[in-house]
Amino acid sequence: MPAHKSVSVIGAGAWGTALAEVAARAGRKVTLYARNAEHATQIQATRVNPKLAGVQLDPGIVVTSDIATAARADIILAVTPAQHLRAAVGHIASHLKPDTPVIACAKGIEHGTHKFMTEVIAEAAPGAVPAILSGPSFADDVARGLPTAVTLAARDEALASALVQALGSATFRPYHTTDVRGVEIGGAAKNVLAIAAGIVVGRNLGASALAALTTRGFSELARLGRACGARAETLAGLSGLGDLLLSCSTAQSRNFALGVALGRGEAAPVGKLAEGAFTAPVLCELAASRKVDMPVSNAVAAILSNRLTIDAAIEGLLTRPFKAEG
Ligand SMILES: NC(=O)C1=CN([C@@H]2O[C@H](COP(=O)(O)OP(=O)(O)OC[C@H]3O[C@@H](n4cnc5c(N)ncnc54)[C@H](OP(=O)(O)O)[C@@H]3O)[C@@H](O)[C@H]2O)C=CC1
Ligand SMILES: O=C(CO)COP(=O)(O)O
Repeated sequence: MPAHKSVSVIGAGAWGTALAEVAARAGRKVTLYARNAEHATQIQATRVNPKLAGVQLDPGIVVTSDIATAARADIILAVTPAQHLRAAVGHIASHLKPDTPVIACAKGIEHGTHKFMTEVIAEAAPGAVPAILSGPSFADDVARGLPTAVTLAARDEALASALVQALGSATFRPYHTTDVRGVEIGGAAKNVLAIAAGIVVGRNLGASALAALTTRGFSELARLGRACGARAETLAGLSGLGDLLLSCSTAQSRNFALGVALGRGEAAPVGKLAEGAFTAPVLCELAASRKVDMPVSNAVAAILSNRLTIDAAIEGLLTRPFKAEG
């Protein structure tokens, strides 16, 4: 396994900036790529990214808008919104060294193609080795050095383990696995379910309803996971159940906050990326194509596309036929 001395982060948003800090803390030489040259110059000079206010960048992190410079790293972290991943990875692909690990840190499924994040990387950068990092971790918590644990998956176990060694530290603990599909399904589905959880809270349906929604949400996440070949222990691990619990429990989650606003009949928060809103329709299409029942996710997709009112969606879920738990 080659030494992983340097890391480049593609996408200078909240999560990309937090992960640049993670890599710097782990002792890597870090480059943070911002596609906008003015933003790159500003962050490089001020050491603060307005997308992650209050966090002072590690002095060793170099911020650039030069893609060829960013590509000269031993590990690439791809940290754009899921629907932008193909363009971002395609942009860097021709500059990469052969077999460079490209770790997807976005949570979602591509519109139109129904492709998962590592599949998008494999197509956009055929010479790279795709991997995925996902789990319960808010950018702000991670950047502040609060303790966090996530899952990092690559098909080759030795590579997954080496990537964990390269990025892990006392406060950021990745666990490795080869169950790539399990990790990417958990991260994508939990955002949709977090919107539903937020709606429950915004509508004042009570703590019991929130626990029921979260549990039944996990049930459908796991059903889809199993249908796509994911392992049960991954679905019940950090990137599945762990992230679902986090995102369904606090308005620190942008997806949950969107749900709360919808539940209260208020406008969606402005300028906050809620991936679940983009993932909902494609998750439901994927589930339908696999004949997997996902009633909560279907309700979220229908509410977001104005096909169903919130009250009608709640009534529809509560009047489904009684059945065995599973
Ligand atoms: N924030 C969090 O706590 C966590 C987020 N994630 C996931 O990480 C992903 C990104 O989220 P987050 O960082 O919060 O989002 P932000 O909205 O904070 O930032 C997204 C960044 O991606 C950049 N970007 C978009 N397209 C491209 C491109 N083609 N090339 C390079 N850069 C691009 C944007 O650049 P520009 O400013 O120029 O538009 C922006 O800086 C999402 O999938 C999210 O679910 C995962 C775990 C935690
Ligand atoms: O993925 C996250 C936490 O694990 C971030 O959640 P939000 O995107 O909902 O803020």
